[in-house]
Amino acid sequence: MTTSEAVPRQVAPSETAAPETLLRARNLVKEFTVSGNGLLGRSGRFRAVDDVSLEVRKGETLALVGESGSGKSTTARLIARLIDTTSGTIEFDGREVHALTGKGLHSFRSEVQMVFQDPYSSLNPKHTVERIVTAPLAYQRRPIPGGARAFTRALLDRVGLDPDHATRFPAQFSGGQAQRIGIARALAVSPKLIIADEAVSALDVSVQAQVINLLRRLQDEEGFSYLFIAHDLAVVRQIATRVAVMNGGRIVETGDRDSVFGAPQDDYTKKLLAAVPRIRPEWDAARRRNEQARREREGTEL
Ligand SMILES: Nc1ncnc2c1ncn2[C@@H]1O[C@H](COP(=O)(O)OP(=O)(O)OP(=O)(O)O)[C@@H](O)[C@H]1O
Repeated sequence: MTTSEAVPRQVAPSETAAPETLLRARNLVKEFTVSGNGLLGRSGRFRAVDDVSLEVRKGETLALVGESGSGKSTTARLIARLIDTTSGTIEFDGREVHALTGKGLHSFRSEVQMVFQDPYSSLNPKHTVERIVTAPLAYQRRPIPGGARAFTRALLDRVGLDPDHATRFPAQFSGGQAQRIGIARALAVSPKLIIADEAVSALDVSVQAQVINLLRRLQDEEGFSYLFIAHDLAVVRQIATRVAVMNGGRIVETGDRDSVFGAPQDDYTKKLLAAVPRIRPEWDAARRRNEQARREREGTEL
């Protein structure tokens, strides 16, 4: 018997282990103070995110679904540290995100990128595409590999846009093309997680399918993870690895895509799956009102 026969075969961790966790949020709570004119017409604390725990694994797409106002965007904004938690913890690639400050927070910001619903309001209309897509590197004070023009051309090519359009402005692009610019900007710093907050919701169905294909291809190439927020379950079905369902600030069900769609356990999930075609227009209207209110409250460009 040779030595190699005597020793049991070593199984590489990647052959057996479940995918590693990239992000783990535990018991997240976010309360907002609302004025007398605000929600419910009275002052007080409003709990938009209520004890949310979730995990995003390396290389996967976790879809966060739920109707308008269920707390999806607030959860995303907590995870990206755009707003602070009321309580709870967020661990990202071995670091406690909620505790990051200074350089640590600065570097975290390049590892998590966001793509928003409305490409036109999330891209500065006065900046060229080149300035927009290199902005995350400028923010990080990182050199631009190969120079800004060559770097931009290569990125545009990767997202299916004409490299010669680096000097154009956002208004010169269609909605789908503008969203590709937002995706190129996110890619510029090679993030580990991209949070896509209703990133294809504003697009026509055929354009939506193209952008979803692009998102999937880029993930295959780069291996990053998505936290994919969407109210449209048909879209979620095309892209999700796992699904978390939110209702009233809480996660009511989490599971693999096929089990959540095929055999939902929670009553709310069942209703959500059954009701989609009927209530989608109402959701769209509610979502627009919600987004508008958030912008007015925060005076942001999001
Ligand atoms: N800054 C804020 N101040 C007060 N209330 C807020 C604030 N941001 C969000 N909310 C409220 O928190 C709740 C959850 O909002 P959120 O935007 O997270 O929901 P959502 O599921 O993402 O919905 P949508 O799809 O419409 O964006 C809503 O009732 C919203 O009005």
